[in-house]
Formats: sequence, C-alpha cells, structure tokens
Amino acid sequence: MQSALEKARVLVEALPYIKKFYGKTVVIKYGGHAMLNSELKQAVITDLVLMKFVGINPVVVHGGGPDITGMLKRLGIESQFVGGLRVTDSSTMEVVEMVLGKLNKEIVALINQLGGRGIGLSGKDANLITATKKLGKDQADIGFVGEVAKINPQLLKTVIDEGYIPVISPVGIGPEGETYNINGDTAAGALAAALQADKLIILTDVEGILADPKDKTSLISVIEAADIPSLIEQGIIQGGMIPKVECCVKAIQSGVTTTHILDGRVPHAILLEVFTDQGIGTMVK
Ligand SMILES: Nc1ncnc2c1ncn2[C@@H]1O[C@H](COP(=O)(O)OP(=O)(O)O)[C@@H](O)[C@H]1O
Ligand SMILES: CC(=O)N[C@@H](CCC(=O)OP(=O)(O)O)C(=O)O
Repeated sequence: MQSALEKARVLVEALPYIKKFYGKTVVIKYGGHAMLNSELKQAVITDLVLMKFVGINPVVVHGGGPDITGMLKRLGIESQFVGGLRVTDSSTMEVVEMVLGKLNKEIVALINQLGGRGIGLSGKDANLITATKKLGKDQADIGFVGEVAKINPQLLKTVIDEGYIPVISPVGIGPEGETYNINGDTAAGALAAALQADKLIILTDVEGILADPKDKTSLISVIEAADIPSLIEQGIIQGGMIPKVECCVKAIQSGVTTTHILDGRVPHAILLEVFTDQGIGTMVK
C-alpha cells in the first residue's frame, strides 16, 4: 500500500505545475472513443473539476462520432466518411445535432454532480463558432460539413471568469442561419487558438502518435510541428489521426504553447499529463 509520505510526495510533485498553469486556459477535446464507459467518463470529469478548483481553466470540446453512427444506424441511415469527415445531408445533420446535444448535457450534468459548475454550449450560442461549407477530398460535396470561419470567444471568457467549465459541441452556424457539422478536433483547435490557450489536449483511443501504427510500443513522445507533414506523406499518420495532428500544428502556429495527443482509455490521463513529471502520450510542439 502507498505510504502517507508517498502520497504527500505525489501532491508536492504537482505544485510546480499548478503554479505554471494557474490562471491559464487548457482546451480538452473529449473524443467519442474516449467516452467508453462510465468509470472512464467519471475519471475524465474528475480531472476537469480538480483542474478548475486549483485555478486552471479547462474548456471542453466534445465529439460523439460513435454515438452519432449508432443513432443513424437505428434510424436505418448508413454513415459514410470522406477523408475522416462524415458526409452530412440535412437529415443526418438533424441527428448529429440531437446526439451531440444529448451528450453535451450528459457531460455538463456529470461535472455538476462532481462539484464543478458546467455549462453546455453549442457553436450556435452567442455565435461562438461561425462556419462555412467545407468541401471534401478532391472537392467532393460532403453536405453540411463546416469549416470554422470565426470564433467569437467573448461569451466563453465571461463564463470562464464566472467559474464555469464550458462544454462545447462542435456545431457551427452559417451565414444564412444554416447548421454545420464540424469535426470535433478541428473545433477544439480553433477554440484553443482563439482563446490563446496554454495547452490543447486531444483525448483519443490510442497511446498517442505511433511510429508504426501496428506497434503499440512505438510511441513518439515529442514531435516538432515541422516534422508532421513528412509523417503524413509517408503514410505513418493516417485516417482519424490526420485531423488531430493538423489541428495541433495549426494551434501551435496560432500561439498555443503545447498540444498533446493522449490515450483517453487511461484513467486520469489529463491529470498525469498536466500535473506530473512523466507526461504521457505525444506532445506536438
Ligand atoms: N501513426 C498513428 N499513430 C496512432 N494512431 C494512428 C496513426 N495513424 C492512424 N491512426 C489511427 O487514428 C485513430 C484515432 O483517430 P479517431 O478514430 O478519429 O479517434 P477519435 O474518435 O478519438 O477522434 C487511431 O485509433 C488509429 O487507428
Ligand atoms: C464532420 C464530422 O465528421 N463531424 C463529426 C462530429 C463529431 C466528432 O468529431 O466526434 P469524434 O471526436 O468522436 O470523432 C461526426 O459527425 O462524427
């Protein structure tokens, strides 16, 4: 069993990190695959609430891809992806918005249950995320998939200062009032840039960026943004990992200090990354 002294040592180890990040903003992309079960969800939300209580400002952007796919299936609609993005016709958009809205409130309720002050927003609230139509690979029409046009972070700053943990679903509003489905990673990167966050943390379902996607032990712990394009060209980074690394690179170029791709299946991955010497996953800087 852990001795009392060992427990104290762990707490003391957190002090320099609490000092370093006190008052800073950390954007966390909470992906659908990192919402596997209620124990894991509870661990993620506990980390967020703890962060807020020690003076760091977490902002959550959530996904929900697996739940959206599940609901579409129940309605007899097959999901189709082009370059990692869901082809979104108007009825798919309705389902996307409904499922993300439900997930959003589940996360908010869990934050509140664990003693934090959660507030759920979609990109439509206070024009937080305005969007334009995004074309797919080879200029394909992929429907109501949105590209972030502008982030209006004023409301977010207000609720953060009031002590809330904002939870944002990646739905954008277009110039004609149309609704857009935005990839959760892309939305998180754009929000981190607009808030000039200190960290962007993307939770996913792998250890981090792997040098060989079939070998779990080939984790790349640190990578420079400049080295990413060649890994994509070589086919080492593929599929759903591409939007993640691209948004890390964009966020870095826009002034976010560090970005991290972490294994959301590891309980308390966020705490381990933010408050301990070891750090986990891949840091893109
Ligand atoms: N080099 C790589 N390292 C790690 N994962 C990779 C790599 N290239 C592709 N991937 C894939 O990217 C996936 C993560 O993207 P995605 O499934 O979209 O996650 P999420 O649902 O968490 O947003 C991994 O499960 C893995 O299959
Ligand atoms: C355009 C697009 O693909 N949008 C995503 C939005 C949700 C998301 O990003 O969920 P994960 O983070 O769980 O993958 C979708 O419809 O699945």
